Amino acid sequence: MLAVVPPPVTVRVPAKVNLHLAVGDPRADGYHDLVTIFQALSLTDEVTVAIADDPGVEVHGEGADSVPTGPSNLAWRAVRALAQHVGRDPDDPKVRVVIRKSIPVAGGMAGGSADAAATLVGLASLWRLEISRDELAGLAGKIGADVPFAIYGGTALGTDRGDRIVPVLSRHTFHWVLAFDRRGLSTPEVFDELDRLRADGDPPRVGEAEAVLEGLASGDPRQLALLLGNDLQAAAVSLRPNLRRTLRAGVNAGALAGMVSGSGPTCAFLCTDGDSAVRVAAELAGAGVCRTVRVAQGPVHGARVIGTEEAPRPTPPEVHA
Ligand SMILES: C[C@@](CO)(OP(=O)(O)O)[C@H](O)COP(=O)(O)OP(=O)(O)OC[C@H]1O[C@@H](n2ccc(N)nc2=O)[C@H](O)[C@@H]1O
Ligand SMILES: Nc1ncnc2c1ncn2[C@@H]1O[C@H](COP(=O)(O)OP(=O)(O)O)[C@@H](O)[C@H]1O
Repeated sequence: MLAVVPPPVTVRVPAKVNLHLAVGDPRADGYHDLVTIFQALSLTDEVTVAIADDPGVEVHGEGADSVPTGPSNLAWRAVRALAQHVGRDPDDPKVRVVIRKSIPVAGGMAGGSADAAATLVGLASLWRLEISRDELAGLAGKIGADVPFAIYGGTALGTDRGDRIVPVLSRHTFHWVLAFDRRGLSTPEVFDELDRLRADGDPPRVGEAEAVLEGLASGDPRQLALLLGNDLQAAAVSLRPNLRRTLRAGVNAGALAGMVSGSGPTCAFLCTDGDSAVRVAAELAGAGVCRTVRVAQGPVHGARVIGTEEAPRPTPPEVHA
């Protein structure tokens, strides 16, 4: 009898921005305690998982040249982790992963984490596993601190290493412009730089997350804009001083506020509405302060199966600087 091979599964997964990122002192395990509010944005990667005799990872699209395709690829780490979890052979999982990237690599938007989350969700479908999102998120946290959020998406409060997720109800849509820098920044280097800045002085710290949650609930981007904050911004700007110019250019172009996304170097600008975001994006692209500009909105849902065959993909709007 012929065995039926299940068709490939494609998952779409969002980038994130941290609306609020409070960083505590370094811990003994090398991590920092965080209090963060994530929002998933309509800038997405797509990951297809398929049963294959030639296992491995292929990466296409935005920044593909700088993404490892060996065992350190976060998507491949997800394959191994889930295989182990469900009693399959992690050294011979017979799976091929194809990643189509739109999220900038090492951009502070959790693109690699998103690919790992998408791989977990895709494999759960491909292998027909009875596994809950919460169980997948538990596994996700072992791959990286940002991976669990990409499973849930939406807007969420993250604590501990950022991997303990509590969804936040957010009925309003916010409009963003994203400025990609020419090169990525290493997350551990940015955390180290913050520790160094704090040892030398007292860079300002963000306020309480509660105020940001209230701003979100109001649905008023003007109110939310006043409350955005990121403790890692000073460290990212210290390592990449040109980000000061980018942040200024976005606000001069009409954004309500600009901030570094997570560990950077992507800058995220909150705008009044969709039309304003398109205008800000065009002006920012013309200012020549960054490599690429995109518009996005949030919140959007987390990693989700969009097809069990090759699915057509909409191209997100892009403005080249
Ligand atoms: C800063 C944030 C904010 O959401 O994201 P990015 O902006 O990089 O996307 C995250 O905390 C990044 O999460 P993620 O990129 O998954 O981190 P991991 O791979 O788990 O850790 C990479 C390294 O970052 C540092 N790290 C990460 C998370 C954390 N709470 N404290 C840390 O000090 C540690 O040096 C760790 O070894
Ligand atoms: N699937 C992947 N996509 C992007 N980067 C990956 C992936 N797998 C491993 N990496 C590595 O992880 C690093 C951080 O990637 P990424 O998640 O894009 O950035 P950030 O942590 O700033 O959000 C990259 O420098 C890259 O070497």
